[in-house]
Amino acid sequence: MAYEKELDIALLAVQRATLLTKSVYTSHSKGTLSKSDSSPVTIGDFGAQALIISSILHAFPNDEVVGEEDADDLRANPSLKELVWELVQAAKLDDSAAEDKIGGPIKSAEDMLEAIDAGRSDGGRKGRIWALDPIDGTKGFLRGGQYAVCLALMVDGVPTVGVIGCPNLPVDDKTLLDASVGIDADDKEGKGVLFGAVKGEGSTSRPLGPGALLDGNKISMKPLEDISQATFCESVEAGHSSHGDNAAIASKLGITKPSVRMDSQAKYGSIARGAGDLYLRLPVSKTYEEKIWDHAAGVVIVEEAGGEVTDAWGKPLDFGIGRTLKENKGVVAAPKAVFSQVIKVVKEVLGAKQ
Ligand SMILES: Nc1ncnc2c1ncn2[C@@H]1O[C@H](COP(=O)(O)O)[C@@H](OP(=O)(O)O)[C@H]1O
Ligand SMILES: [Mg+2]
Repeated sequence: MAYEKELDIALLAVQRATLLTKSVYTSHSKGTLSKSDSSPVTIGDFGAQALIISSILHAFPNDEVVGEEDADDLRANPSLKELVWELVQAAKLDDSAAEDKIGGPIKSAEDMLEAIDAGRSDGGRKGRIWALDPIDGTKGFLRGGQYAVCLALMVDGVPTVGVIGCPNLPVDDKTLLDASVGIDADDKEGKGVLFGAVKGEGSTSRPLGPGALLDGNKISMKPLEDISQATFCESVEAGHSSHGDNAAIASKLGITKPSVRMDSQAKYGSIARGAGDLYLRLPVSKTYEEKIWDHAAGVVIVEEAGGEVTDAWGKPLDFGIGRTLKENKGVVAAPKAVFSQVIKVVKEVLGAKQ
């Protein structure tokens, strides 16, 4: 299989980092730093970024990484650095052979800072570049809802390997989405899933617990005979995706089921396994540029499960121009068979606002 080693390393790295984020949630009052409200950051973001980048660079020392965070805050604040360092040292996989595959523990606090800062790549069209969101859906993480640890390898600007760890999604691929999935993460029974995909090789899911390298279950989008029966997902945050436009699109498609709101790329994973059908992310701000780490992994997983993903105007997402998708506005993901039907209506709704 192509990119087998990349997928294995990404699965283990994301698994280990997701365990760290769970420990932050339960034992550190969620670890929030008082940064801006629109883009909160937690100690879990730094710890997860350090672990994942050190895993990637251990296995593939010549690759680049575009990571959401940098270590400036930790360098400026020694007690914060110490807190993250304790977390990072405590995060271990049960399986020592698996731990060795991703380079074992990080050796020192300075190495941890360097790993975090190795995520400063500007991205680009050439070569192997990983896109990393250590905690995607930070607001979901803080409210006890959905969040995800997301990692993708882009080859010459094309997302090629994608892995998403979703500690609060049901393990079972057959559990259909309902409105509670975005908010009810208190009951951790039967939750935690790790999605993976390689371009041309299909998408899989497996429990987030031990055994990340098991083959996984093949997942695919649900065949939708009648678009009016679709379940569509959108952000919880109305500032990230226009709930009004999304509702207008759903109504024009004849959809009567209420949307399922959840944070993070758990939306991509959920539609890829057929738990829901569509993901609508209609832009709110005219100037906001979507970040590559918020989409790269989800795009491979949905495409390989039989879906199509473009921006809201039907333009292919261009991951090769830097850290953002600056040539695109919004995101629409749907099963291939109904994609043109959906995008036509999205364009009508957007066009009416011009
Ligand atoms: N105005 C905006 N429009 C669209 N996305 C935004 C936004 N402001 C922040 N975001 C991004 O939305 C992501 C969460 O997406 P969702 O709403 O699907 O959960 C955030 O990721 P982080 O939580 O990693 O910061 C952030 O990068
Ligand atoms: Mg994000």
